[in-house]
Amino acid sequence: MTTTQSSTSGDRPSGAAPAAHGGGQRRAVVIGGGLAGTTAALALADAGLRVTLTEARPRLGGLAFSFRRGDLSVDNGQHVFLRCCTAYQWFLDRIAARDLVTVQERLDVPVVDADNGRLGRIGRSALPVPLHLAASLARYPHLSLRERASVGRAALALRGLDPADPALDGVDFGSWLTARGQSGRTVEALWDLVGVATLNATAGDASLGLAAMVFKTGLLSDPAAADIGWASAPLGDLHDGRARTALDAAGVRVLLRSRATAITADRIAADGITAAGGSREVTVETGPGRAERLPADVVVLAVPQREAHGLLPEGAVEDPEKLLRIGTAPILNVHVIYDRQVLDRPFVAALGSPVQWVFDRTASSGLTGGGQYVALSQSAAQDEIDLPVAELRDRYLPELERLLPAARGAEVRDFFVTRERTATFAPAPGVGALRPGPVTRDPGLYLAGAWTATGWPATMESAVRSGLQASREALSALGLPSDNGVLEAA
Ligand SMILES: Cc1cc2nc3c(=O)[nH]c(=O)nc-3n(C[C@H](O)[C@H](O)[C@H](O)COP(=O)(O)OP(=O)(O)OC[C@H]3O[C@@H](n4cnc5c(N)ncnc54)[C@H](O)[C@@H]3O)c2cc1C
Repeated sequence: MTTTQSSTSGDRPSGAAPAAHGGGQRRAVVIGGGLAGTTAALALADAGLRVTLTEARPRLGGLAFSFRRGDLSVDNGQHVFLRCCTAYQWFLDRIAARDLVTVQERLDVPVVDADNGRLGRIGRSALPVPLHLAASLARYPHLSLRERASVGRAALALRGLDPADPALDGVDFGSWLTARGQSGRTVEALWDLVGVATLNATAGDASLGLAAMVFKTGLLSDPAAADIGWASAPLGDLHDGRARTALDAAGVRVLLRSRATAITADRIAADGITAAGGSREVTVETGPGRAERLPADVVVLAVPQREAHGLLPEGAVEDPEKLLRIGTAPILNVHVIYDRQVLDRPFVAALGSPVQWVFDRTASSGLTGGGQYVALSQSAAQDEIDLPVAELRDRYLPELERLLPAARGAEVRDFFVTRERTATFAPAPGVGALRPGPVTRDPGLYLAGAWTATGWPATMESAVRSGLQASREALSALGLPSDNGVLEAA
């Protein structure tokens, strides 16, 4: 292996950044070009550091990406966000990508019961919380009167919970709902309808702390909090294309196809921890037989938990094995191209069917010629993630015909699936105690990633928050302000 020594090459005018020990700009290396790493790289560059972002794959965006299939741009999975996802929306602004997303003016989720074809809606009015949901709940046809009343009582009880209370982390949401009088049908038709999509677990498999966080923030904080947003262009146009442009403009050196293989520190104290002021070096494989060693005052490790465990220098976190105890959960996406329009709204959620949520991806994928492209987003898909395509086709096409009458008799032009086996960390009871914060015992090394301790489930919001948290800690240790204000505002 050839090893070349190189330094970063940001193109800020000299003097724009604070001086490092021994003169010159402070150097940061961010490992991982998902939303967490991209956020950290931007925040550090904005504060005047010379930043190199190194990403193993040939593109940025991490788990929220697109690929080409013939003439189509396909997202690996439907990604939605809520209006309360303030950090992700800050990120969209920072990469100048607001024009590539759509946000509903008012929460409106159509819910079809496949068993009887009945359409209900979860929506909101302009009334203050919690009355904003009252009218929609009162009319929700998929629950009995008694069940609807019980939902109101459980929502009020949820409102009184503190999601950050460690005692909630060990309790499962399903048992809590049962103890609050929620029937199996109520859980299926309401709590899991929202919870499975946001937590990537059914109520029985989810930590009450995370569930309380999602429902309190999304449904019980502000009337507009749960308005739904989604990309109206391929995810890659946002998280790779626009992000690259923003990083270039900020002077960040981006290394793609460049896997970090080691982090070393030059001043290791007797207890194995890098002494303050010591510099670090990140070794990156930039191609077959080629590597670079990147010196850094600050390293942000923004890779999934298993990879982070493999890269963390010894002693950098107290109990690194905890990272390996954070489980993962899969998401399956089923993509169907019909020869005609079968869905007459941007999305629909389903009950009484294995189908969970169906999204219209026609315009964003670039499909032309009068057909329609729908994508089924199947969260907590442990039982299906490894099924053969033919089996999934036999399962889902008839279900779509049950749900969407216009699909009956329509020709299927293409059918394919995307499988993300480790789409998110599993939000299981107890996971909160395993998620580390951004600070390690090495004062120049920080952790980021949707799986770190942000209080949020594994979402784009959590990823961006983690990148902001890590960069804020790094800047504060250098005596520099971090002035984006997003974390404080939320
Ligand atoms: C199918 C699917 C659907 C989803 N739906 C939603 C949704 O609707 N709403 C929502 O908010 N969230 C959703 N998510 C979750 C969301 O995509 C993630 O939480 C978020 O993108 C994670 O970002 P991250 O930066 O923390 O991690 P990642 O995206 O995993 O980024 C880590 C990056 O590090 C790189 N890397 C790893 N090792 C190295 C190394 N040694 N050197 C250099 N680079 C390395 C990886 O290649 C990767 O690019 C979904 C995820 C999936 C998979």
